[in-house]
Amino acid sequence: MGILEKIKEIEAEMARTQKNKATEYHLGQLKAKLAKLRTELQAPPKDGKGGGEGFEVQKYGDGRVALIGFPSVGKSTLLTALTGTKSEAAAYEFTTLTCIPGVIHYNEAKIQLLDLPGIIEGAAEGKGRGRQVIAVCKSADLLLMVLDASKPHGHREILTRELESVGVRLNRRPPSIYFKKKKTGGISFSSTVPLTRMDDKLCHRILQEYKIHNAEVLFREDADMDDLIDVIEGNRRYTRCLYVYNKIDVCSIEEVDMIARMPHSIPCSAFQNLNMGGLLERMWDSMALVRVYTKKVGGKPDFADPVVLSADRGGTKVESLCNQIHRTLAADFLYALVWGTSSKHYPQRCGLSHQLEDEDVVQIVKKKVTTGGEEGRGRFKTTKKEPARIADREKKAALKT
Ligand SMILES: Nc1nc2c(ncn2[C@@H]2O[C@H](COP(=O)(O)OP(=O)(O)OP(=O)(O)O)[C@@H](O)[C@H]2O)c(=O)[nH]1
Ligand SMILES: [K+]
Ligand SMILES: [Mg+2]
Repeated sequence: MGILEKIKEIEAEMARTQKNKATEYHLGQLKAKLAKLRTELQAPPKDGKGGGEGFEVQKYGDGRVALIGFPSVGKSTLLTALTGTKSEAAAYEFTTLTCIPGVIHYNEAKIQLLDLPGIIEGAAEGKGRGRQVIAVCKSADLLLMVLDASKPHGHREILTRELESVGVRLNRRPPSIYFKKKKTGGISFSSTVPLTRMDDKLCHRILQEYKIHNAEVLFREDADMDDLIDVIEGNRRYTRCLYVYNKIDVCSIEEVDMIARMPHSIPCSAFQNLNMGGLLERMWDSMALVRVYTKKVGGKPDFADPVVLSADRGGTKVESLCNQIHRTLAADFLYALVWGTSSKHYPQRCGLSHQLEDEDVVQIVKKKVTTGGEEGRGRFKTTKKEPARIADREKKAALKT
């Protein structure tokens, strides 16, 4: 029996099984079996080919956003509207056959936007170009799920299920469960909060399915068996997603109003250029990028060319900033002077672990290098402390923009 048949069989058994306290343990075991098979299904094909022909697009810019949706919802029209890069759009389905990259310039940052072929129900199992599309989605920092506002809203659930089945979790945080495999000692199961959907026996049953006999499991929230399986599998991708309801030009004002009130949802029309600004603003907020303006001693902050940090990619600490500028900068780091919302006073002298915030101005002071020669090159110089007078000027400059 192939993996797909096995999956179908387990799904059928789960559908037959009544959900109650008595069947809970069996259900847990079935869910674990299903999760294992799905992971197996996603393993790269053994023939050595990645199967991602034309889909490997080089990462570019400060973040990556992917357009996912059914055929002909307007993904390509949207790419063209937002980036100016032309992606073929037409009234027939599957116009787009590969991954087309474009770049959005917004708030001095560069965001890569990827247009993708339409996907259909069953994409996760390899229908159409589903697998390649999903692989690209997994590499994105933000998904824009494009939906046709004039069509039934059930499409959103179908696509969410497809993504769920390949381990993509939309707008969710990883479960707060500590899990560590051990060599001996059996299974230790505990929790810091009362649990309503998990108990010792269910946890054992699921771990048994994974042939894990020694482990420490600590629930820090009232999580359920799906959460535990996600933590054991360890390959889940937690991605932010915005639901972009396109083609509102053919909807009633009441429908548009309803969409605008739903969480993570934006009504727009790529074709009529309606609410493109609103969409960009929401994208920007969702990505939570942190722009840091660096400045040299006595110089003005470089407001035109921020270093863009992301909590999802590399973090937003002073250390992340150093790493992004140069790989050896953190090692030469003495302290940083920070002006902005993250600092208590202007400037605040900070260490590598200080969390930066959007639009902070930072000056990095390096350790004195005694060997000489390379000093004073690049973005920063080795110096004495900044006089308060200059600091004050910079504070004003930093707050103005
Ligand atoms: N009325 C209306 N039509 C739109 C809008 N956006 C796109 N369209 C039309 O919808 C059709 C499909 O647009 P595409 O951009 O090709 O859609 P797609 O999602 O890229 O389609 P595939 O690549 O085939 O999956 C085209 O005829 C577009 O002109 C919109 O906002 N309003
Ligand atoms: K199309
Ligand atoms: Mg297209």
